[in-house]
Amino acid sequence: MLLVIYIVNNMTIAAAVLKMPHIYHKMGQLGLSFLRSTRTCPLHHRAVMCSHPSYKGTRTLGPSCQKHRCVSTALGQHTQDLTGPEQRLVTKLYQGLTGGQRASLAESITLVETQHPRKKEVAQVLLQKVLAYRAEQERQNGGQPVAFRVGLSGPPGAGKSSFIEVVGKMLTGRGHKVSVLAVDPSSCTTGGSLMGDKTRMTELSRDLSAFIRPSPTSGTLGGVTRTTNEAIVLCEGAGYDIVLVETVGVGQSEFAVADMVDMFVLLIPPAGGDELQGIKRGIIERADLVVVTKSDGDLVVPARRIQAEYTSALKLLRKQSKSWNPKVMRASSHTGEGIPEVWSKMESYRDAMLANSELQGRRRAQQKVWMWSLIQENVLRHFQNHTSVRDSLPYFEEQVTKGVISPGLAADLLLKNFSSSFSVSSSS
Ligand SMILES: Nc1nc2c(ncn2[C@@H]2O[C@H](COP(=O)(O)OP(=O)(O)OP(=O)(O)O)[C@@H](O)[C@H]2O)c(=O)[nH]1
Repeated sequence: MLLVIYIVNNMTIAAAVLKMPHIYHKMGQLGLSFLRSTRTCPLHHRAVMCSHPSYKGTRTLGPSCQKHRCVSTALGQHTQDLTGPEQRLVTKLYQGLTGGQRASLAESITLVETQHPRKKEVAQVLLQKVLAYRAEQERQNGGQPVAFRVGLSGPPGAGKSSFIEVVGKMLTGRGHKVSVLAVDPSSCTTGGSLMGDKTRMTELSRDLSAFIRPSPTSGTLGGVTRTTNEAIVLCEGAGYDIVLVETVGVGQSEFAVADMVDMFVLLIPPAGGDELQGIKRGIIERADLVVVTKSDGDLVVPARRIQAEYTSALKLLRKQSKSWNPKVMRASSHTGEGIPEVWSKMESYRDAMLANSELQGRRRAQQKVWMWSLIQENVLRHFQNHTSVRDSLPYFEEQVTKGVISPGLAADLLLKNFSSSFSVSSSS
């Protein structure tokens, strides 16, 4: 259902694309199968129904809205496209997942992580069903989200896993179901792990009310964030009311995580100078809460100092929300001191953001970011693999590194080759 909304909300783009049959055809090849399946809309017998003049600018969904019907029809067709065994797999996973079975949740996440084009389509059908199920739950919940998504980031060794373990145990003890998803940027490039190959959160991983999923060990950051977004939906469908998304403060993964959660928490160790140099100013701006970790024993004094420094620094930053001023707190996962207070601050944040619908607004904006990251990932992959580009890429890269041609000119030429291949195929 939500995907329907993303697509319909971005009808200007969809319409622009669908108006051009050759681009549309290429997008079908890109694996954007939800677009491909709109081609046989029984109402209009073609994909361009979204550009119908009477629907221009229409944003409301309902039985009289043709765009809605067409997209729904497309999704229905998508389901019908599955073979018998594929449909049985989707049904089995959906029933197991919504019944709260961890094995079904794990298998469903594996399915959305797949690189296999056909399995990807099967995964999208499952995801649609889970989205519809979750939308119904939200409707029954008075239109409010059924789960709270929290992103946690911090430099390596900041104490993230110890913190999540203690907070997670406290929450399951209070009757919550907690899932922990990881986005590890190093897994994308090296297949290794910045978050440590050691077994993390040993106690929480034995807790039947918790579900821990490490980062996929391959793929691009874009791919990993897409599957994490989808894994969040699956976890929520499986009844996990608290979803923690952990990442390490390296590269762009923190920003990606900040774009997929309701609240973004930065964990900072009580270290000074160089150790804190790696923390990007940009990410501090995104933090709704900063927690100074390891505030125990000899580390209490430096932890207090860091708390004071960050409190002053945050005052200088641009305000992100009308209803919330970011806070800086101290906690120790070893002694447990400050942990309940940190959680209660997180709850205050959620309540404040829900009260004036800011949280729902943030989620809506994130859907658009998610859609665009999907488009970027697919289009870039298609560009790189296209025959008109693939063969000449090494040559252009070499010329650019040698300084023979400028990066701008190389990009222009490659893009020109790429787009001229569309005109050739459309005119033929
Ligand atoms: N004194 C003290 N040490 C802590 C605390 N929390 C974590 N540590 C220690 O800090 C080190 C790193 O903790 P982790 O929880 O593994 O940190 P992390 O950020 O998950 O680290 P990576 O997995 O490498 O990203 C370990 O040696 C912990 O024992 C705490 O509250 N107090």
